[in-house]
Amino acid sequence: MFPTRLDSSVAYDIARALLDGFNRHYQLFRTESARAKHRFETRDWHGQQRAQRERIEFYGLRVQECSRRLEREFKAGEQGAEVWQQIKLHYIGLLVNHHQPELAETFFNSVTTKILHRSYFQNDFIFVRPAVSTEYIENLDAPGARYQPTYRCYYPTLDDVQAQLVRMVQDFDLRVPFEDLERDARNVLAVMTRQLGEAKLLANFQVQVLSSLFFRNKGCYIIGKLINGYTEAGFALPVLHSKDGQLRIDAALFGEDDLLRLFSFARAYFMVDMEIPSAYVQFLRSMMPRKPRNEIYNALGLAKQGKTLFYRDFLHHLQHSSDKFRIAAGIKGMVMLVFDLPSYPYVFKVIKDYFPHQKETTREQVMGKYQLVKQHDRVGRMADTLDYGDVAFPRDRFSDELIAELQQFAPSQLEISDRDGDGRTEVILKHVYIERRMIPLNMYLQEAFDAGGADRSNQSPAALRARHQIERSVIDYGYAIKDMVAANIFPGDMLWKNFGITRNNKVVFYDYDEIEYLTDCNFRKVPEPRNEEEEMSGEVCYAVGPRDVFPETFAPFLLGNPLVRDVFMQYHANLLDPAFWQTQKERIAAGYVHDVYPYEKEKRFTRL
Ligand SMILES: Nc1ncnc2c1ncn2[C@@H]1O[C@H](COP(=O)(O)OP(=O)(O)OP(=O)(O)O)[C@@H](O)[C@H]1O
Repeated sequence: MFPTRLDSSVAYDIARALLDGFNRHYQLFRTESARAKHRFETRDWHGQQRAQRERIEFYGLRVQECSRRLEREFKAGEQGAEVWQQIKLHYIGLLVNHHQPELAETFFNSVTTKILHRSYFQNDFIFVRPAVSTEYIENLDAPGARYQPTYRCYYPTLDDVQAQLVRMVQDFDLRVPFEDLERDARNVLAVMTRQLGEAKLLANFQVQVLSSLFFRNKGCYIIGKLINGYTEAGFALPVLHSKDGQLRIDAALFGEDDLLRLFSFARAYFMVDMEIPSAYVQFLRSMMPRKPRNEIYNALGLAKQGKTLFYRDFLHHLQHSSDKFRIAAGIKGMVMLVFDLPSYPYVFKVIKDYFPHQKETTREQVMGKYQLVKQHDRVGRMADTLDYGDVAFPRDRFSDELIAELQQFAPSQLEISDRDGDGRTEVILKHVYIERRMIPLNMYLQEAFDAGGADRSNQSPAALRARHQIERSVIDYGYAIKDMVAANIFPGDMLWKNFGITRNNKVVFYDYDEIEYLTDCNFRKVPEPRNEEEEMSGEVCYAVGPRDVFPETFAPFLLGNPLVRDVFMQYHANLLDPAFWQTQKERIAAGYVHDVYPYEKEKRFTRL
């Protein structure tokens, strides 16, 4: 019921306290993100990684802090529905000129759902969809603050593009000198000229760049777009430290594919100092129109907003589709029960209630591994997951086979009821991970085998294409493992079925229950059999510690197919050598922070 009068004496104070709670959160989040520049300038790589990890926890801490304050000062949980209606209206009023209204609404939802009982809050008190617009917010009115537009514009002419590029980079005021900025600008210009092709420079020719730099690991990125007539091309310029401690632009990445790779769900979140995050999202979305907004918020470190938007998109999709959830294609997991909705590009994973004996793990340990991946640098090789508690799906959208599977393997996670009393039965899952759907690598390879790809005598175009598919994915599979290794991750279970192929044909890992830090593993050679009996037995006749890994034993599980074996051995034979793993482990233990290039090595200027 809409209140016609705001007559509660406490409602405004509660709304104000809620907004204070959010403002404090965003200020801390922003300060931590802004410090990334200094960490980059001073090459504090460990600090950067620590900050990336710790920032993820900020949100939950602030929600807890704020809900405690509301309980303590206002007994918020005991306030009636009419008061909560008024709190929400006051809150909306307070957001009218706010610069992060969408995030503040999400914060409101997080705090109120914590305070109020689920059946009580229902949809009346939370923001099911945004109430305050994020369009055209400008940073004009911060008293005393330096006006910082979301993006800056440069208008080069035919004669001064290079000079304008130099000025554009200098405007970021990085406190470390460039090795040779003129040279870098020339390199960028060469790529830009190729990008423009034969096109004439038109009246509106301009370069727009986001005012804040994007930081992640050892890299810093200038993000912008080139506009000429009706054509727009997004670009990213990675800036790195060179060996002698000066800066250089390492590449010029143009076009949606390169940007999608940079902003991939399989990478850590960026640190960006943003006053108006929705304007950043809008700008980035114009460069990558196919990327869902939730993933852009995630990439900017605003994961809770990403989660909210994902859920809204998902509910919208459910309203506008009619297909049924089903058990996901591929080999079923021993730990995870995985299902999907064919029309929707994500999978849903539920931890099973019990595991076969070879999986010596628990629900808590599995959740711990997923959390580890969330906080770790995912180096483009590990899919990000969103986890949700108490998710309700319409029962009539589930296949009976899937319901039977859930009842058999995850009964503790399942409730089938009409919880909200609206006459519709729901499937309510206590805890679900959601991640991007990929093609499981075993299926991808099988498809290529079926097309004759592994038969070298078959020269038909279809077989040649399939052969290329096999070669490319086996090579990238090895590089995926090596990238994870460089980031201190031992995947544990390296079978093909635990990797997927993305839209960009990249191999990405998604099975985290056996993941370990490389530095915690012990890489060993298989001991020689001590006598003939041991040699003939085919059994493991040596003591194996819990963290012992024998890389030589990977081959029989992976390399049954002769073509796969040949390609793998040509590129990645060292993955079967304990010395390779041991050396990597020692490097990491000695404090080395690996370089991650979220773009093809061929694009690097140093290779030109
Ligand atoms: N992101 C994804 N995209 C597509 N299919 C997926 C995805 N994640 C999982 N699957 C499918 O579900 C299966 C089981 O998933 P997953 O490997 O995560 O479970 P698990 O129980 O940990 O497996 P294992 O038994 O190897 O430990 C995979 O083999 C694959 O077929």
